[in-house]
Amino acid sequence: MSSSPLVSRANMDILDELQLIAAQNLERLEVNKYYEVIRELGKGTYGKVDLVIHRMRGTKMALKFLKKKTTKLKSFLREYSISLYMSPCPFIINMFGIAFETDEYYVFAQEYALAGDLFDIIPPQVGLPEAIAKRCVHQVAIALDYLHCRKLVHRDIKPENVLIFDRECRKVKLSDFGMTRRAGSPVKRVSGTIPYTAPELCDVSRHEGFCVDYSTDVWAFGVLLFCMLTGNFPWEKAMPADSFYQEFIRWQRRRTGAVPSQWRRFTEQALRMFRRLLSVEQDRRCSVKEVFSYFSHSWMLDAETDNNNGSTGNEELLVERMKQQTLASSSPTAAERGSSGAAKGGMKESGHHFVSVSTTSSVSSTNSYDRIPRETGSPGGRMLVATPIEICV
Ligand SMILES: Nc1ncnc2c1ncn2[C@@H]1O[C@H](COP(=O)(O)OP(=O)(O)OP(=O)(O)O)[C@@H](O)[C@H]1O
Repeated sequence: MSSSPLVSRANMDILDELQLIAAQNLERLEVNKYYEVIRELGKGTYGKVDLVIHRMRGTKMALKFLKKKTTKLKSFLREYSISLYMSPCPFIINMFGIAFETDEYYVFAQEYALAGDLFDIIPPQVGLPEAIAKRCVHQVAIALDYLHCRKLVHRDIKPENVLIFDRECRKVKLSDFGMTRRAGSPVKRVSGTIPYTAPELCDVSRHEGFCVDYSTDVWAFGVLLFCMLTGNFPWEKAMPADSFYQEFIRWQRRRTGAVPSQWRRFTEQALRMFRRLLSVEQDRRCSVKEVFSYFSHSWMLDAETDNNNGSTGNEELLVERMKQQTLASSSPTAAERGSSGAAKGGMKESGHHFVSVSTTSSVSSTNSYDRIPRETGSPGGRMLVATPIEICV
């Protein structure tokens, strides 16, 4: 991919333009007048997502409500504009081009993902069948590559942000662009650490600045793959104090030939893929599109030899065709990623946005992958619970 400044200028202009237009057209509406609220789909410190029916059109939609108390208009406009800008990708949640405000909330409308999110279908301590996981991973990888090709970094890759339309993952879409920033943008670390957080971010102390980089998405994507295939987190935090992580980096850095116990279920090819995605050294981490070259191999040692188990060749072909149609010719190489990540040319942004780091994930003492009921919080143990955190950007 060309790293010409003209490309990033073009991206910058259209996103800025979208935000300005959205700001100019932001109407004040009464939700009940135009929408019938069916039920709540998700909730957090950010606000909530409701399933609604458009009264005039009869269309089902998901309305995302962001509390004005904790969300600046600028943050809302950025999330809305980026979501809109990314929505042509078939593996990114679609938008209706509707944004408005009420007394209490900023609101925008998305297509409704009728089977919820990926977290709901990962069986704890078991994981998804390889064929289903691969099908899902394939679509998420295309979405992430689409984003990276447009010089944006998602920064919140996790199963809760992968929306699904059926439980076999024939159609999945990446969502939640609340944390998304341009690669190279200076940001400050104020958030907590979750299992998906890359080690270089775990090292950054609170309020310390760093540059947004594609490689942190690649790391989170690697952790997501592990979670999907095993139903466990690989570690609680990618920090040396975490024994699961410690064991992993000793193997990763070839200090030991012994594959850590929870990684022994993977084939050699899958381990090679994880080594590339989860390279501890940020500049040695591969680009997300490198996973495409691993799909023809088996990933699980005990899996059926037939990789298409649970899917059909036609579906794989369809994904392939969509990939060809939607992707730019290439995504950044490791070197390009390194240089753009280091570039200080990104727009300096101000403002803040409240998010919950992990509203629903938990890690038990065996790293098992459980869901805490959204409303009730954590009963204890090594649980990750909703943490309202001010992210300075
Ligand atoms: N379009 C949609 N269709 C169906 N469910 C949705 C949709 N959008 C969101 N949800 C549900 O609501 C949850 C929260 O949505 P979203 O991730 O956009 O909010 P958020 O505040 O940014 O969350 P977080 O802080 O955890 O990243 C999702 O995990 C999903 O379960």
